[in-house]
Amino acid sequence: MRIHIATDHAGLDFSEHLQSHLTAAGHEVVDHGPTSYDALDDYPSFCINAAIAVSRDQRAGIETLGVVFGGSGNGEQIAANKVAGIRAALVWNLSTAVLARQHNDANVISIGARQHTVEEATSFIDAFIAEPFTGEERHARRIAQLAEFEATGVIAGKYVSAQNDASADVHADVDTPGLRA
Ligand SMILES: O=C[C@H](O)[C@H](O)[C@H](O)COP(=O)(O)O
Repeated sequence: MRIHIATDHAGLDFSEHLQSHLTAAGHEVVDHGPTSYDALDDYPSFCINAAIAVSRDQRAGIETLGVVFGGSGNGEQIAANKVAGIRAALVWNLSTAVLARQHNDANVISIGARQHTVEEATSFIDAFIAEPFTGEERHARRIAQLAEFEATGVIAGKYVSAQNDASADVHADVDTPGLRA
């Protein structure tokens, strides 16, 4: 599998370990940076580039996943989720790693490198990569709703506040119905 990875200064040591680990396991690793330590670097562009590559590869039918990590994993998850088609999950134990794939078909895992030992974080990523999406209808339905909202700003048959309509004034009355048939 092709694995796109990205981090910031907080995860650079773990990145070197992870790249060796995943390559030894037979994966094709694509590193989106950073390439050297800079305590003042910024995670958004690295993680967004990894997420764009995952989204592009998936659209091309290439088997791929993304791994982003920093001090907490929070900002890295937020950055990855800005990219269309990306479902990035913040994982903090084996259960959330497995559920991110089973229920959410997450295509990016985010990890807080400062929150875990190297062995723990590596085991979460291995579990995430190994786990398939169940494909169960209820999970597929919910994922489709997220994709629909991402593409259109609405979810057919569901109430979505007009505040979330990209064409609406952000100060619109929250009671304004956003339901569309
Ligand atoms: O959510 C963001 C990540 O955890 C960053 O890795 C973290 O904020 C970096 O913190 P600092 O700049 O204090 O090393």
